[in-house]
Amino acid sequence: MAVVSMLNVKPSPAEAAPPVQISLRGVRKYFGSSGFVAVDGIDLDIPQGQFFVIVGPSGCGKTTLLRMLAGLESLSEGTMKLNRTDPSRPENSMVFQGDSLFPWMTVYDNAAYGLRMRGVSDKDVEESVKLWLERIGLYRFRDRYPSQLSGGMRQRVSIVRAFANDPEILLMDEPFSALDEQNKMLLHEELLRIWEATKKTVVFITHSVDEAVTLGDRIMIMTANPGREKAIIDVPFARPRNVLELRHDPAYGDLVFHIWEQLRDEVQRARMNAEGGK
Ligand SMILES: Nc1ncnc2c1ncn2[C@@H]1O[C@H](COP(=O)(O)OP(=O)(O)OP(=O)(O)O)[C@@H](O)[C@H]1O
Repeated sequence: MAVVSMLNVKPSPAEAAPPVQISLRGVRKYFGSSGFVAVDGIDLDIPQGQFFVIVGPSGCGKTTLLRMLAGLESLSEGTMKLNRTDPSRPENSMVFQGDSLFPWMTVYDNAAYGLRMRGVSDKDVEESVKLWLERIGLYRFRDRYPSQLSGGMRQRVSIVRAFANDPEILLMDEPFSALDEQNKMLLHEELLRIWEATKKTVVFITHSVDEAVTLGDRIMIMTANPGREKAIIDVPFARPRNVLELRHDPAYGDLVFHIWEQLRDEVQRARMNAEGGK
């Protein structure tokens, strides 16, 4: 399929049915007394159940945007609406880059943490944590401590913790960036598999165009600072996805190339900003 026709794929009205879960209008973020603009006027609707990926150069405001979605950072301007479908569930859970597990807790206790914090009964905690640890192949490691696990296993526990908490929205900030290529690929497969089982709304940040195309339904490319929307791209590949087969598809390479072409200018601009000062 030619890249141009591929990128112009429009969802049919039936496919466009899911309600909007996250709606941003004119979202801006300034920092400090100088009013440094980190995020500049983002308008965005993310439907319920969509795997939405944000790619952009270093310092373009990706994490700031995610932190605003998580309620960890206020908006300087604009509006953000998160449409809840089930107020009994947590609004969001975050998975961060690198280690975010409690080192003094076992795998099981780390995975159970969110559920226990919101007062879920021991029986339901046990049921959920067991299910999720089994799904990701870590149940037999439930009594180990993070220091007794590899980096890839620790990230899998972080993912289990987020899914077990059953949030409406999953916010993921470069969760695999510290991992080697082989582990990354396995984690992509595992994340796709467990995401398919829940179809949660995900906002996922990455520097990697490959990762964005492998995982995402829709990708927002951001400009170098100040962070604005440069393009939004629909990823046309069917689900469930097989990571290896997908990467063999020539259309995959075409799409990666198309996105990288747009991103390259921004990465260069970010580099010039960093080298020359702003
Ligand atoms: N609390 C803060 N105070 C001042 N400036 C900040 C603060 N948080 C972020 N910034 C600045 O805002 C800009 C965007 O930062 P942010 O971390 O959101 O970028 P990013 O795209 O996630 O970067 P990276 O990809 O390198 O993680 C950067 O220039 C950063 O230095």
